[in-house]
Amino acid sequence: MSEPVLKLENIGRTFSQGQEKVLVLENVALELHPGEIVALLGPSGSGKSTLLQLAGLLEPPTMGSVIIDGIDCSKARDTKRTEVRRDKIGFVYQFHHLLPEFSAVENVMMPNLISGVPKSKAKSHATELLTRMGLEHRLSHRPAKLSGGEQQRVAIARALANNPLILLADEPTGNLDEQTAEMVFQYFLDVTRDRGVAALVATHNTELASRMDRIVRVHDHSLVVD
Ligand SMILES: Nc1ncnc2c1ncn2[C@@H]1O[C@H](COP(=O)(O)OP(=O)(O)OP(=O)(O)O)[C@@H](O)[C@H]1O
Repeated sequence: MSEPVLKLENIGRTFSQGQEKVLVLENVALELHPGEIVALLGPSGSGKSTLLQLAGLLEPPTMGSVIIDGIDCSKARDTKRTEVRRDKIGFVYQFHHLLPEFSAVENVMMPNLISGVPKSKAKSHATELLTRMGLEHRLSHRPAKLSGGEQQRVAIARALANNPLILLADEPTGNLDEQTAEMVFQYFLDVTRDRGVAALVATHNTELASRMDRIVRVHDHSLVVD
């Protein structure tokens, strides 16, 4: 079997609340292989978002190791963690977080421009991604002129701009009505499968979860496999 693109080795996270320590995650182990799409389920407050933040190197675990594409990021310097995050990980959230003063294509170009890709190349790449998301007629629209489903599809295209190995998605369709959520989720599945990107998707929607390759659940601070 291929090497995992993401490996969580017994990671845990506690938060300090005044004098108290609040345990959220403990001994979480997970391997995500190239192209694998995994649903992350668990009740509200169980730690799904916290787990995605640890996996995405947005905060360090209080124990254990996060290994991305063979690199042990727990022991890496901040600059290395930032580089791994930029080059290997894409994020999609429940709310799109697009930059309001920029058009759809400019939003999707942004990660490439920050990485030093020439403007013309970034533009053609962003156009290709938005076209793949069914948005070729919305390239120059600003976020406020797009529907909720279109905004989320732009956010997915932006998350793919740097050709990540891993997509981390936190309730990517949680803010959409059922029909729009279905359409956006199908785009999400198709584009991640096309590109062989591995994805870990936190969701409360068991129907969407059942269409992913497998399901893991946060239970009692740890992960159980369905
Ligand atoms: N920075 C923080 N400081 C203190 N506690 C925190 C912090 N971040 C998260 N928590 C706590 O960690 C627990 C897990 O939160 P998290 O947002 O990861 O849950 P979740 O499963 O994503 O919930 P939901 O499905 O409602 O989004 C919660 O009890 C939350 O209050």
